[in-house]
Amino acid sequence: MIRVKEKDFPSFEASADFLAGEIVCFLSSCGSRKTVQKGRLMDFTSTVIIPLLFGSVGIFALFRLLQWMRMRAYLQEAVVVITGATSGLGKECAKAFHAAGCKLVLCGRDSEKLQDVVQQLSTVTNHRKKTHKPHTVVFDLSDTKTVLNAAEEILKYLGHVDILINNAGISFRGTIVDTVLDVDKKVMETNYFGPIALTKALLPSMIKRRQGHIVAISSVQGKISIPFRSAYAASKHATQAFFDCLRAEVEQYDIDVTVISPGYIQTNLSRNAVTADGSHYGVTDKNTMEGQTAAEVAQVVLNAVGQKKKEVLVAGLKPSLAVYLRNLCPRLFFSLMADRAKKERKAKAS
Ligand SMILES: NC(=O)C1=CN([C@@H]2O[C@H](COP(=O)(O)OP(=O)(O)OC[C@H]3O[C@@H](n4cnc5c(N)ncnc54)[C@H](OP(=O)(O)O)[C@@H]3O)[C@@H](O)[C@H]2O)C=CC1
Ligand SMILES: CCCCCCCCCCCCCCCC(=O)OCC(=O)COP(=O)(O)O
Repeated sequence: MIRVKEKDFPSFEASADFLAGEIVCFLSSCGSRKTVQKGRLMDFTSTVIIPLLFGSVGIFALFRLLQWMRMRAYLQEAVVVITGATSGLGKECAKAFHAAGCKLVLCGRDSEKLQDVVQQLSTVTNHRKKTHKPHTVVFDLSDTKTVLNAAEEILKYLGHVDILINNAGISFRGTIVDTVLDVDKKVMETNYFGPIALTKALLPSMIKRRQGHIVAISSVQGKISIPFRSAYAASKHATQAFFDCLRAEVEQYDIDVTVISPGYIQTNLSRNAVTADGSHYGVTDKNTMEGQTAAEVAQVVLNAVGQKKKEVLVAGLKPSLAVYLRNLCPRLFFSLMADRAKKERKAKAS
């Protein structure tokens, strides 16, 4: 029989003391390990992370500065043709590119309105930049012959074009069933055939110089189609397609192509829109009034050109989401557009 003596077992107090000692020992070793780790982390932060962070910010700032300087150099003295320069986005582009030191050729249908813009630009003084008095060329984009003559005139007087901004355009309001074909043609002539005729007329000289930049002011409606805008949306989809093809074809000649797709802008576009029978709509829509300012969008155009961007969508959340929805979930998009058509019809009827 094995006899267990009482002293073989430590007393409760002794065990507790021992345990407490072990815990203190463990905690203090943990504490000192933590202190060491903390020290190492601080060393790592001060010797690696902070210099890396400052270095990256510095490199980024330098990169942006170089980009900005390159953009300024690119725009200074550049010959820039802007169509639709009498109003809205075109007029604001004229102000932005004039301030950047470009030699402008302002185009429009109305000579007096063009002279007004020239007059307004002449009152802008920029002490840090040499600015130039713009030239003006009067022609109607829906008349191909006048477009070709205008291109000839521009090349004759200025020798070459560095940047062509195809901005002019008209919009449309109406149901497809009621719209006479001449109205569809008028919108296509102004928004599509006119700009591509001008582009084609100036392109050979750009190819010869292996230098040039062509900008198309399209629209969100070049990517999505909304009810009662058939002719307009079709003309902008055609614009998007044409200039995407052009971009691919002229890259080998170092010619850049930028497509800008704005959402609503506070301009006269809605007021000047044509309707199903060809008459003027004459109303500034709520969406237009609540849009971006033309000056804001003109700055986006200037930066996009300066940075030689290939395309820019400049729109609010809803139109931007609508573009993604159209591509990712077309059935839902189509059903939303059908609802929109019903609602608009109802609102018009009441
Ligand atoms: N406003 C908006 O919500 C949006 C506009 N856009 C696009 O922006 C561009 C500029 O339009 P915006 O400034 O808004 O509208 P505006 O109506 O204010 O300006 C249109 C310009 O186009 C010119 N134009 C119209 N028809 C012709 C023609 N047949 N030949 C020559 N020039 C012509 C007008 O000149 P004239 O003085 O002779 O009439 C005017 O200078 C358009 O391409 C438009 O589709 C894109 C998205 C949204
Ligand atoms: C998951 C949530 C998705 C939410 C998507 C909602 C879709 C709502 C539809 C929005 C339609 C936006 C249309 C924008 C049109 C536009 O910006 O056009 C610009 C123009 O060219 C204006 O010309 P207009 O003559 O039409 O004034």
